[in-house]
Amino acid sequence: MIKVAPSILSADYVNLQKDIEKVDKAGAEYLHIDVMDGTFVPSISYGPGFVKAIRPITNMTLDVHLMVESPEHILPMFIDAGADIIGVQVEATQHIHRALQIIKNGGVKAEVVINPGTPVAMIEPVLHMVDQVLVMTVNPGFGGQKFLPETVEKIAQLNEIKKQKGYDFDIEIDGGVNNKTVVDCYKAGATVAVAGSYVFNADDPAERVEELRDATK
Ligand SMILES: O=C(CO)[C@@H](O)[C@H](O)COP(=O)(O)O
Ligand SMILES: [Co+2]
Repeated sequence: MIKVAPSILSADYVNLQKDIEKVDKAGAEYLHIDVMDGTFVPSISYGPGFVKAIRPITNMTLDVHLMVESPEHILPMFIDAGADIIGVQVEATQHIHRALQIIKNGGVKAEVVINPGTPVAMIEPVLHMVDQVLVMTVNPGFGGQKFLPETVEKIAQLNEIKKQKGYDFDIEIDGGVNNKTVVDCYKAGATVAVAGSYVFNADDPAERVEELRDATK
């Protein structure tokens, strides 16, 4: 069964605490927080103060996805804010190894993220040091986009490397995930599913968390 990471990008910001409680009660393992800088991606979302405000209201794993140019400069702020996992996009830094080192040295789980147009080979040199790999299944920047099926092959490639080398990182998917698209990803080796609009644009977010689980039983 896949772990579920509701993305609060699609939550109701005016009633954010209530939305977080709904997915927390439904047993979602992670809470996915999308940080966007208006440069690496066109949108701007939230910063470390937002993560800090959420930290005391839930025990869910705070899974922070940085869509930020040169993230190494701001990593300490997110570590201090109480993130449990911090993901950096390999395309956003000339120093992916250093960025992952900073995260790990801060006592936080380190994640490397790849865009749909980025091959797995780009991240092979750092796979030994990560706790999680995020395979973007849409181009980053917005919620509610359509899942790109060509990304499933990369999940399978990563799973193969994981088995061959004896690594134990999680493989997370993000973008256009619903109870249909999650199935092939799970079969290819995905262990964590981020879902924003599918969970929060529904009358009952808790039911949607359950549906993602049921689809991968
Ligand atoms: O990182 C991103 C978007 O860049 C995501 O985490 C979105 O929040 C996913 O939204 P849905 O595609 O599930 O609606
Ligand atoms: Co994300």
